[in-house]
Amino acid sequence: MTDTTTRLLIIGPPGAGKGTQAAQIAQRYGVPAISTGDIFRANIKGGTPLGQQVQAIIERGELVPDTLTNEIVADRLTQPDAAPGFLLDGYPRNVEQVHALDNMIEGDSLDAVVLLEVDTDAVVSRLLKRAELEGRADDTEEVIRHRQHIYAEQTAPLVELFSERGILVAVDGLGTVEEVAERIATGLDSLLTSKAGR
Ligand SMILES: Nc1ncnc2c1ncn2[C@@H]1O[C@H](COP(=O)(O)OP(=O)(O)O)[C@@H](O)[C@H]1O
Ligand SMILES: [Mg+2]
Repeated sequence: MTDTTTRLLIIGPPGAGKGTQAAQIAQRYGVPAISTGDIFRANIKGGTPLGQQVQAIIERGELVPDTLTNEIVADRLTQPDAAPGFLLDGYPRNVEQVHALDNMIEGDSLDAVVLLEVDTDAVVSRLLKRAELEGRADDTEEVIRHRQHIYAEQTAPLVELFSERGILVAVDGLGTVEEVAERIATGLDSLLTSKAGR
């Protein structure tokens, strides 16, 4: 039987607009958008044991330990709404997490990866604006710079790995939400169609 699931990931530096685009992609492909950052923030807000465990780490802009993050994702992916597939946002974020995801899933763990490319200086001002609107504790300039540093060191290397797997769709993240969404849809459709033909 052919695999009819759609497993997607959106990746890119902090402030690239992943969350905004994730919602649109998820709707288009009929899969849930799963954001580890959103899961952690909801737990912090709700004062759960997990929230208490990760709050200080997130406020410093550090990564939550892999074992904990992997467990959260593995659990989330067994929920019934993820049966047709998923769009991950914020996970995997390093090589260790890629291996963990590969082990969670039978067959190809990801069908396509959208890389949202933006200029990091441009996104700092975006994030500072968001901080005024949403008041995220990790959106101070110092923490933003630290998160970008971690992205460059730990997450950016994944791009080559996904490119080697032939599943990377690189998209210019500059423009209106609609313009970027259109580019993503075009790129994803063509990759997924060419894969389906194989
Ligand atoms: N996969 C992950 N591994 C470890 N920590 C994570 C992961 N996803 C989110 N976090 C924690 O949550 C914070 C916010 O994540 P996220 O909302 O994805 O940020 P952004 O979208 O701004 O890049 C991260 O800085 C990190 O502390
Ligand atoms: Mg986000």
